[in-house]
Amino acid sequence: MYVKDRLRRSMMFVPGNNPGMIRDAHIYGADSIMFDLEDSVAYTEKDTARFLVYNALKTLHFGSKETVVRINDLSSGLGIKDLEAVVRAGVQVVRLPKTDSAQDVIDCEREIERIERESGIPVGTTGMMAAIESANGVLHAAEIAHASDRLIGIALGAEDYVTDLKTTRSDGIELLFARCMILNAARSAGIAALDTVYSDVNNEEGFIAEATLIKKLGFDGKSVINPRQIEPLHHVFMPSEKDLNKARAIMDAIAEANARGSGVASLKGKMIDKPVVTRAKRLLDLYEAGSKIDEVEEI
Ligand SMILES: CC(C)(COP(=O)(O)OP(=O)(O)OC[C@H]1O[C@@H](n2cnc3c(N)ncnc32)[C@H](O)[C@@H]1OP(=O)(O)O)[C@@H](O)C(=O)NCCC(=O)NCCSC(=O)C[C@@](O)(CC(=O)O)C(=O)O
Ligand SMILES: [Mg+2]
Repeated sequence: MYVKDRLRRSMMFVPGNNPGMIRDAHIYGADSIMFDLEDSVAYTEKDTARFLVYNALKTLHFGSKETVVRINDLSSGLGIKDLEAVVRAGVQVVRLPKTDSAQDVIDCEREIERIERESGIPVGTTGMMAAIESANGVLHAAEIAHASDRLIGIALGAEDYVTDLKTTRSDGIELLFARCMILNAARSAGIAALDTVYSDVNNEEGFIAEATLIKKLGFDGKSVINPRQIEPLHHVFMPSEKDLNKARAIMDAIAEANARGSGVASLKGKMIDKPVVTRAKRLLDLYEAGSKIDEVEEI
């Protein structure tokens, strides 16, 4: 069963036709493991990958990790076979690639529901996420985000997106519009906003700069393609001691004000009202959730 709202700082792509990577994927500490049946798998390897991922889901134990499978799109002729395998194997979340419209999500959900019924799995067990990877998809981001109750989030697929825009990836300016559209669409639907991969795994500085930018924009997390990207990403998402202390002081100040019958407090001359408290609480909640998971990883 999927969880709608959980920590998804890092979602690691794992090529579905690589048994070694599949076997070890859960040990690196990513919040979600995203087995790939789509673009990291050559056409001749598609059946092998589906078979391996099916067996991995059935037989391996992933602990607290979320399991996600990126299927091939339904129009490819492979997507339905992928769904048949991974829904029956009990994947938590299906990632639909190259989502251009709400109809793509609705079509995928219909197939998931059929498979759940046919295999005796309670309807609604399988979650979905939609990756937006084209100009058309970005323009339909809000409809996509609202297309199904099963959606846990929407994500950007930047490599395909910049190709569609007839540009290349540079300092991130080329992705700003798509990121803002996706973020706003996700928030309007109350679901997660998830950023794309950073392809140069040896450029840690560039990766951290991108992770810092997407966190500032408001994203919940990011796809990664290599275990070396997980720790720096979690570090970016970890609030500083200063931010934590400030959030705690805000919570104390508002509790004191509430006790006096006031909804507004003052902290070092700054007004503390509802939105400030909501942000402070979110920061503390995310810190707690992240610390719990990372602590378990370290044991
Ligand atoms: C990048 C590289 C070749 C580097 O190789 P390297 O050899 O330099 O790796 P090393 O660091 O030396 O590996 C050290 C140890 O980690 C193990 N290890 C490495 N990676 C692992 C991993 N992912 N999972 C588990 N294990 C892993 C490895 O097996 C080794 O284990 P061991 O031998 O035991 O020591 C490799 O990582 C890799 O193949 N990554 C996955 C690529 C992938 O999935 N692409 C598709 C998704 S993107 C896309 O489709 C675009 C998109 O759609 C995206 C969107 O939608 O956002 C869009 O449009 O933008
Ligand atoms: Mg792609």
